[in-house]
Amino acid sequence: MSERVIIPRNLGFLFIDSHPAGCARVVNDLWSAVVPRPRGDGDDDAPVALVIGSSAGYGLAATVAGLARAGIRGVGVAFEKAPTERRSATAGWYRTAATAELARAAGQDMRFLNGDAFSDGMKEQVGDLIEQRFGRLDHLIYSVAAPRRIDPETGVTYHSVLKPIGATARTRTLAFDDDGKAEIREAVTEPAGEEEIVHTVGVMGGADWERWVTYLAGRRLLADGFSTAALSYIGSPLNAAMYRQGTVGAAKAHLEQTARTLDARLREHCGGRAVTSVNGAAVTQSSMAIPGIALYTGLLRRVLGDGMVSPVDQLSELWDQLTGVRPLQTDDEGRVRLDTWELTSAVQDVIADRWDAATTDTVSELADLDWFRDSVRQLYGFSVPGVDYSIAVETDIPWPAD
Ligand SMILES: NC(=O)c1ccc[n+]([C@@H]2O[C@H](COP(=O)([O-])OP(=O)(O)OC[C@H]3O[C@@H](n4cnc5c(N)ncnc54)[C@H](O)[C@@H]3O)[C@@H](O)[C@H]2O)c1
Repeated sequence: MSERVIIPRNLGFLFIDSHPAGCARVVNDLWSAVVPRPRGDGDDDAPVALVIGSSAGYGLAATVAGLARAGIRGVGVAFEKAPTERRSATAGWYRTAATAELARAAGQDMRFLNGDAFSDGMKEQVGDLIEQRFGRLDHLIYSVAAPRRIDPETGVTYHSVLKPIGATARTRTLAFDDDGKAEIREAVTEPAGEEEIVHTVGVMGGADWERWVTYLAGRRLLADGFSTAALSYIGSPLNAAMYRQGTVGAAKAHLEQTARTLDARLREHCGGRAVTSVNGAAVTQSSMAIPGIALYTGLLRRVLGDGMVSPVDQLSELWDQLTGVRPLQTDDEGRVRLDTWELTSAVQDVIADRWDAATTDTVSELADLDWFRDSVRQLYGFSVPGVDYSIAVETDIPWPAD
């Protein structure tokens, strides 16, 4: 037992500890926000899904929306740290425990594995679990965001970088001083070298997704009509230099190319499909590392308010398309577009004006900083409405077992 009051301590957007009760509440709230699909008589055979990156951001939204709306069972994979004597577990650990609890209460057989999805060992473990417990796989959602990947084939470690390609990028960024006051700064990022581009594609491109699908197909675990989606982002001209035109954009282009290759193979193999799902900007642990995204999302929220489509709502739509409630709708490049609400010219024109106009003095009017601050803190389970932070809580919560 290890009960204590948890005080939020942070370095910029990174928090040292996370709050178990706050993280659990976040997951409960996500689940409640999903509109369940009415189930008919023929729904006994629940779809079997694998979500890779299931503990945070879009992968968590995929897992919760999958459970609460599409009625999935299956496996979630994430890479999280256990609690220690001195530190809480990572937030994704607690969110996974809460997700497992909700799935259990709803009578859905959802297993969670903690470890490196890039390794062949994890692929074997998941393959065994699917084979023994579920017999087949209907859907795979790939939502990993990671700083490095060891290629199991070659042993090479790839490190991803967030850099522009071809020219130095200057971007406006949002930071908070020690008193929590917002400041607008400028970040200057030198362009990536060739090797850095190759490395970033090695981590965030489609190689591992393809390896998963190839491995599971090789074990004959893919059901007829199997479908898979990997998450992607296009974004706005305002963040293009650091994102879509940068190293991560090169990785996303590779991911989208991989989708086209996999799609052709799966159609042949099992009448299946592979797509990328392009989603809107969201405050997540990974997106906060991208220079300029904090300011961009704060402006987006002020302009759209509740019109900003939440990750669970986007993923509910994706599940509807993957499970055939609605036909799979792709753009000319084979991508499911769940980001259209972000990219209308009406929204982008206002954000562009505000982006240029924002100064340290005006940013709190132009951007929704309260929402932004709360969203960042909620990634770690803090500032969640309804949670009493003065109460000591158990931090030593086990990873969900069978
Ligand atoms: N955040 C956004 O604004 C946004 C928008 C559109 C698309 N996306 C895409 O969504 C995907 C997920 O990003 P996110 O922002 O939700 O990230 P996130 O940081 O919130 O979540 C990353 C997930 O990956 C898992 N993970 C990391 N390394 C792993 C490993 N080696 N093995 C197993 N699991 C691992 C983590 O445990 C976590 O569950 C990415 O492809 C990203 O480009 C994000």
